[in-house]
Amino acid sequence: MQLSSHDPPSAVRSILLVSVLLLLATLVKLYLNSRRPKHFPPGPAPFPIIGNLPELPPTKAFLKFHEWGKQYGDIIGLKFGPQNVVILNNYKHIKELFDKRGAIYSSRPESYVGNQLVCPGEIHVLLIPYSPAWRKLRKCFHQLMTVSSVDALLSLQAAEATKTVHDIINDPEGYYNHLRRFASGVMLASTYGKRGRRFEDKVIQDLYAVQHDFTEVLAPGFMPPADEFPILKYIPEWIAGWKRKARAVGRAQMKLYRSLLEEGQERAQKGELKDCFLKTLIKDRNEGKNELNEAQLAYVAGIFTLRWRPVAPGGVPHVLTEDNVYGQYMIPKGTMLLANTWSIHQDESEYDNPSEFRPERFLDNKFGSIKKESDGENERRRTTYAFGAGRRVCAGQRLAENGLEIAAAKIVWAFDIVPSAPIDSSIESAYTDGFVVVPKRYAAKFVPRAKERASIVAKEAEEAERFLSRFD
Ligand code: HEM
Repeated sequence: MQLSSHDPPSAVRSILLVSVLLLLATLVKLYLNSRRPKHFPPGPAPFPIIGNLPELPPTKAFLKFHEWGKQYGDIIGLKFGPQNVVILNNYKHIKELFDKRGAIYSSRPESYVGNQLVCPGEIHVLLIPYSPAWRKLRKCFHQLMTVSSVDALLSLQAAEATKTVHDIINDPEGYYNHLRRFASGVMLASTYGKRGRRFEDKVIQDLYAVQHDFTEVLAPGFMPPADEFPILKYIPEWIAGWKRKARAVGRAQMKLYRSLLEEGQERAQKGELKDCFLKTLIKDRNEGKNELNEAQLAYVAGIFTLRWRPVAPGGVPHVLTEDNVYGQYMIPKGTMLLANTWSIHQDESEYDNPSEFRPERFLDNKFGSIKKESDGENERRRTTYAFGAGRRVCAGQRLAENGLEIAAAKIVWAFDIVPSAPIDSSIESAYTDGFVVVPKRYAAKFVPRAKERASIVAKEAEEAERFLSRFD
């Protein structure tokens, strides 16, 4: 056959043909990978290639998982593109999988955004897969946060809580920021031996800014799905603004933690650093007890502040490292599992009227559940799943619980908290979006319960100030 002058030369035709075949092969592979595996837990039918991704809301996906739970049961199988995902909406599954089979249910997703762009170099204990690097970081947390070293912070937490109550008495309108300062104040003093006196202080503002950006870029759906569709990783950075944003967030965070670390190191050299986690970290490193590099050291110290936040209702993903049979289901290696704390804590078969705020339910039953505390099924049950479970369970749980208890006790003792307008308490509208969900400012008045209580607080605040001045 004669080639016309318009026909492309054969080399070009071959390249075109190969490209078309490659594209087809990729599409077929993506299509096959987006199908549900055999014996996978029940769930909505996935779309070809993209799976269930289009059905996910841009924020608060845990609410959608809760809704699906009513339709499909308390273990749901989903497809995020080629990624297998299992949602656990009942504590029994968490107990069986995360707690009892922790050796294989404790990894994390590879997370291109988290582990390559924001925190490269295996520095973030929360994000990195189950590995020797994770073990090293986790061991360091355990060495630092023994029961006795955490409980030694009770007086600091009490002093900061008293200061917070006193600040609210003097400036009731500013209650929201006084409460937010409390957490940062405790963490700055206990970690860096440094004072965080006012919410407006630069260091507290910087901490809130980096935490906000960090949780934003890690919230599911905020960034393009580069783990599910790796081709996105190859888009050059000058075109992909999302990559530049993620790197900038990581740089800002590291800059802040490094500056706090360097400032602490300087004070340590001059012998002026008060007892704090950083002092222990530096001492342990000098004595060869921890092998963290400088970046890891800055980050470990930083995490003490980073994680001081209310509940992550959607959970933090765990990844399964080998195929596993669970009851009638087969969960393939590489599956990402989410302990959906929201559903676990809203389970009507476990709690009487779960949506009601009724602390009394915990008075004679530490689980607050309908079942008796001594019920055989409660064995190895956790009192809360807000801190996750298994080998990746929150390393700061005791510290966080101590602080919450002290602050709540002092606030409830000092104030009647009364609505100044109807209070919206709906999870959809009254709480922030993102991977960490906190209440927005609400219409409440903090009214001192009695004059005498206000004067007791004023007196205690003087003592608290004397105690806290060591961190000035
Ligand atoms: C109310 C406050 C807090 C809540 C609700 C919370 C919640 C969580 C959750 C849900 C996880 C993931 C658990 C899992 O994967 O199963 C986690 C991990 C972690 N938390 Fe917290 N946390 C809080 C405070 C803290 C504090 C104060 C610290 C440090 C002082 C801390 C340090 C960590 C660390 C290091 C991890 C990573 C564990 C790992 O992946 O090995 N957290 N936290």
